[in-house]
Amino acid sequence: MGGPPSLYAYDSISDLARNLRAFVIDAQNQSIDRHDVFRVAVSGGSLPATLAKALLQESTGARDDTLQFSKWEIFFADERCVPFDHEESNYRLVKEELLDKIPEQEGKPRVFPIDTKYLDDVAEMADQYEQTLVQQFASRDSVRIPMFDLILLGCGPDGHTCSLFPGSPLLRETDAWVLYIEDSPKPPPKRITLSLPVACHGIKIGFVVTGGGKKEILRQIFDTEEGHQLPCGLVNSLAHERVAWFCDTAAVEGVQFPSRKSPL
Ligand SMILES: O=C1O[C@H](COP(=O)(O)O)[C@@H](O)[C@H](O)[C@H]1O
Repeated sequence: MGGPPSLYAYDSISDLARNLRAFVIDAQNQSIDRHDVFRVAVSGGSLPATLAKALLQESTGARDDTLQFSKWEIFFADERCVPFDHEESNYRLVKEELLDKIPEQEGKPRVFPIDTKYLDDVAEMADQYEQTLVQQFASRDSVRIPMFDLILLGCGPDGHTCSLFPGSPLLRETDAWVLYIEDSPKPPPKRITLSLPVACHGIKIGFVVTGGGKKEILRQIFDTEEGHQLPCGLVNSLAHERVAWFCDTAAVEGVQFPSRKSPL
């Protein structure tokens, strides 16, 4: 039995971004101290824009406010099976919102996109990305399952995270690290996603959720038994206190589960 996840709620997106920045830099510094690299899995959707607000702020110069992007390895929690320049591409979002805007002096991360050149063969796309993870994690650490230093997730209005949707048989996968779906309820239909065990296997896991459109699903996830079975609820149940939710007050309106303003 682990402890409960943390739910943080802020009055403004800029407050949220400041606290998210502190959370990410703390995870970065601990990882670099531990193994000289910071392996992060990022999601698409609304997350890249908020993450960019957090990471592209001017640094105070203190160690606990300094990004070392040259030590970062960025992986993708999921991808929509579209070309990289398509408006639905999660890679495009992360690139345009964040990667292209990182100042030269902060260094360049190594980026491992989910290769969309096999657009007609999603099984091959999933296999290729699993091989990428095997090369980057298993060959170095002989691991059974990759352990990210930080996994940054979003929460859809139906409670999905990555491309793991409510009631999907993919939620029962315990073996493969990377899965594909060809009939996603949210377009585009073809997607690649980390499996639930991999999406829960982060030293830290941060959800970023904003806007009143998410308040009903957050209430279900935190306050109801059925919500605990939704993909986001399952991450809470499997990863316990390693999970922190960064929300604005609009998204947690009506949620009974206690929210705080820490860690800052
Ligand atoms: O389709 C997706 O949706 C989720 C949630 O997106 P949001 O826009 O509601 O934040 C996202 O986390 C995932 O990466 C994406 O492929």
